[in-house]
Amino acid sequence: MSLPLMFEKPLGMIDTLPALYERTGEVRRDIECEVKSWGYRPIQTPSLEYYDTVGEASAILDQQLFKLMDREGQTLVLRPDMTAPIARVVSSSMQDEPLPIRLSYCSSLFRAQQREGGRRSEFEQFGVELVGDSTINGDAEVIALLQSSLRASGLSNFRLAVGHIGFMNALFAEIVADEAIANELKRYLYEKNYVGYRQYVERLDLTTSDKTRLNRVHQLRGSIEVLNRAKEIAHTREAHEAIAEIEALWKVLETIGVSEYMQVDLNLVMHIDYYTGVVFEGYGGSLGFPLASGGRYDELLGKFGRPASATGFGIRLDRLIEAVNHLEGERKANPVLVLFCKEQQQEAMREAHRRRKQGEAVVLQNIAGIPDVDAYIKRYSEVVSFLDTGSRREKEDE
Ligand SMILES: N[C@@H](Cc1c[nH]c[nH+]1)C(=O)O
Repeated sequence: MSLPLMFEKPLGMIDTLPALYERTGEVRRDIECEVKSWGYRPIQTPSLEYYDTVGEASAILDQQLFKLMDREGQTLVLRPDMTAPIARVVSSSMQDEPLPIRLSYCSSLFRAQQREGGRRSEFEQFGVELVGDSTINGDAEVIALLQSSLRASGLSNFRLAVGHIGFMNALFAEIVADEAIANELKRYLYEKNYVGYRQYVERLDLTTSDKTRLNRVHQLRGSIEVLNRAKEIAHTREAHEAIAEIEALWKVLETIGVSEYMQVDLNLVMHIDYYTGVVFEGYGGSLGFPLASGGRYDELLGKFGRPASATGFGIRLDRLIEAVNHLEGERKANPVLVLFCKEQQQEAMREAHRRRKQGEAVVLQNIAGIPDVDAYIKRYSEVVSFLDTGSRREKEDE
């Protein structure tokens, strides 16, 4: 049944009803608290940015941008990402702060969807950026922080996959040496369309052994041992440097005790193309798509005039909540209902106040304002009534 026009919303826009809104707030606060304890300071930036600066730097497909025009005729975009706005701030208002700088955010992002299919065009992302630390400990820190943030949100069943943009780039440059073809191969990997990838490889004008090497990238997923296979497939210095970085990262993750949730995935290709090094994705529960992703982007800050290495992650709160709820069901009890008639308003207010002070959520409602009492009270965990009419009380007092 199609809805009348007045109830329709633009593609990918959704309403958040009270239960989900409340749950999102709880998860957001749990993660905020965790991230703050690691020394990350929260920051907010505007929803609108210039297309020519932040819009471009966000490195997202042009057709995914929501564009509009300001009064001077400048093209603006609704921010599709927070990493580029933060690079702008670190290079301008915070330019005198010494590096490394640790920042966090929780913001709505906007990415236009081309077709129906339940994909959101606006979603809330919680993220961190560690700017100015080029060491492998920087990569390890954000991965460890992603893990502890997911755990703080109540998600216990998750896995993180780590790859390296430099490895795939080096492998494709070595074998196909054609940027358009390399981009097409990356697109298949990004979409996780492995059948399409194989069919595309089959059609390429390459030797059988090179086709086999391209197809073997699917074997580069699993425990740290897959790095040995990767060394056999790719032969250039760049590829081997990328592998060495993952090995070094793994050692640090083992030392700090967070490697148990990790997996290597050298097929990882991101849809944002500012990444330059270690990249990762987080999966949780039975969700078929990543709920978090991030990685190193050492060239982005330079575009804003303050060259610096950087790494960070973003968690999609909507997906995280889906994963947590799947696993743990509804946690939160409904509020208590304190019902009153006008003669007992005072007593009811006192009871509501007392319970609220103890941390309970209480709805205080005059029974005369409810059209269907039986239907209404079903939503509450407990109903406390103050419905003695004055006449009855007078009788009792006699
Ligand atoms: N901005 C990235 C996540 C990220 C933060 N820092 C690095 N990467 C995204 O929206 O997917």
